[in-house]
Amino acid sequence: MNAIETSGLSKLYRRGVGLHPLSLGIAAGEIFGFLGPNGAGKTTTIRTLLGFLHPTGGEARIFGRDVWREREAVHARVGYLPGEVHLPRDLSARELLERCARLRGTHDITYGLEVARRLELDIAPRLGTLSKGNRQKVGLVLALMPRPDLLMLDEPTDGLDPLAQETVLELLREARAEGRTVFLSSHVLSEVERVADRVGIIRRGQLVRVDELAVLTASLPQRVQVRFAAPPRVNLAALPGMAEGRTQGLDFQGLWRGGADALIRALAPEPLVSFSLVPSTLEDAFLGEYRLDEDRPDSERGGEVPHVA
Ligand SMILES: Nc1ncnc2c1ncn2[C@@H]1O[C@H](COP(=O)(O)OP(=O)(O)OP(=O)(O)O)[C@@H](O)[C@H]1O
Repeated sequence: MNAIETSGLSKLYRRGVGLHPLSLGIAAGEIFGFLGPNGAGKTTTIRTLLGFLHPTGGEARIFGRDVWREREAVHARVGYLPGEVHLPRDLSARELLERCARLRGTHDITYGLEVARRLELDIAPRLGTLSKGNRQKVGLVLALMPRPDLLMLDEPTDGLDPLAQETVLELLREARAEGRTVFLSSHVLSEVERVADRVGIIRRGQLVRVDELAVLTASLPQRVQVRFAAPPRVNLAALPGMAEGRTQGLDFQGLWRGGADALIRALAPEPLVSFSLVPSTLEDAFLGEYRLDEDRPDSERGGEVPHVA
């Protein structure tokens, strides 16, 4: 059974579409990176998936339970970090952890204390006095403490310093190693790239691409840069597989689709000063989706909604 399964799930706001029909399956034990720019629909998707917003159409199940009709049963298995963390001002983080644990029928806050220590969060001061970054850390501790089967995290590293960001990614990898599932919404490409097994790209409320991270990056061209020692005989721009080739004096750059060996063979007879072939990043994939989008007229934007098993 998938951790998350949606079928035609959609959310229409009075002022427009928040989420186009979404059909998506997320396997238990995977980290799913959910990428999109501001206003793309990430928060709408998460809130609809958790039954905080009533879907306009379709349905969603988390561990087989309907997210709207069986909200309580769903929430018992989910740790949620909202995009904006609101906390009671007069409690300390420790008191809040104790309260949340009691609500779940336990006094055990051991893991919460461990996460707080690793994030270097002081749990003694009143929450009302905390900085934005520290409030975010409290939100993370609350989401992670019960070691839920599913973590739904809306921009989890927002406002954190680089060290704490690194710790969050480590905690997510550990959750996956324990068989737990992570839905990681973000616009920070580099962090998604470092932890996600699969990535979905959302744009204007529509899921435009879903792929394994490795497939996504392997399907992209690699950047080639060559500096020749003397005017070359080979015309790199004319090689099948080369795109956007540009020559300036003895320098060449372009985008290469294909194996490195074919390119190296073509360059073998030439005297070179330097050569580099750089694999594409998720950023390239992401920006590629947007470039594609900008190239098309409005009427053609959108297209099919992929169903992913
Ligand atoms: N309560 C609401 N009523 C009407 N429209 C809304 C509401 N909430 C969000 N929207 C609209 O739905 C679209 C998606 O917004 P959403 O907050 O889900 O995007 P997001 O990807 O989470 O963005 P961000 O990264 O800025 O948080 C936006 O156009 C937004 O203006």
